[in-house]
Amino acid sequence: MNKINIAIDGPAAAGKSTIAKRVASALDMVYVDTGAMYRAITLAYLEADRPDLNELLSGIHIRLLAENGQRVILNEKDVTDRLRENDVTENVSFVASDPAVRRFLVNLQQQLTEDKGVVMDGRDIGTTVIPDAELKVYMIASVDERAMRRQLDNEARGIESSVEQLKADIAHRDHLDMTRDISPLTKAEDAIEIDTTGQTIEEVTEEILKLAAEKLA
Ligand SMILES: Nc1ncnc2c1ncn2[C@@H]1O[C@H](COP(=O)(O)OP(=O)(O)O)[C@@H](O)[C@H]1O
Ligand SMILES: Nc1ccn([C@@H]2O[C@H](COP(=O)(O)OP(=O)(O)O)[C@@H](O)[C@H]2O)c(=O)n1
Repeated sequence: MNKINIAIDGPAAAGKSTIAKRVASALDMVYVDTGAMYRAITLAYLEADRPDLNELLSGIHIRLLAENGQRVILNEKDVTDRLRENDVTENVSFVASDPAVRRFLVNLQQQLTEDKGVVMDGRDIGTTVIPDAELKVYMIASVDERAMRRQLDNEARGIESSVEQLKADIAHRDHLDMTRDISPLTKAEDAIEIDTTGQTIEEVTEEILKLAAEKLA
């Protein structure tokens, strides 16, 4: 098989985007971070002072650029860095639980995967967006390690946080994502679970590249 799709799902800060980006680059595939798309709609929602989500969607145009991983263009403005700030993170699970928002983005995401050659990460990629993906990974890590990693991310980005607060926020967001009505975060039956706790980025990347090589053979 010369072209495959790879779906990577899992809870917050498990390492999905970091690994997906590296795998895509090593295999010359397209990397798509779907969390950033839900964050973009959340930013538009906050900037418009929490309007009706259905109405908001009719005025939203999202474009992804494959530059430095992925840049997100929301209505012709590059909002990539803004999407990681606390107000967006605090509201994204609410916005992502809305049926119209999910329909809108799943449709966009499925268009991106039609020609294969995509590494896509999120919460419902293996279960809903690409149920026929050739390789599905469900990535996890302990909540302590995830909070510590996110704290380092935030420090590098100049975003204020504390490890204790992050631990509580991450656990709360996971709970919302796992218990929502429409395509909740769950491991697809045919997904391979990888626990990245205590592993290096290189080790996890290698493991997935090996699994991909088997599918590409
Ligand atoms: N083994 C590992 N796998 C993936 N990421 C790791 C690993 N060890 C440390 N990290 C760090 O953890 C963070 C994971 O964040 P990210 O990739 O955004 O996760 P997610 O996309 O699951 O929210 C990054 O800062 C990354 O450098
Ligand atoms: N496929 C996806 C991706 C993200 N999301 C939502 O978007 C939020 C942000 O995703 P993200 O991947 O950017 O989050 P982090 O793990 O990077 O903090 C998640 O907490 C989910 O609520 C989703 O519902 N479905």
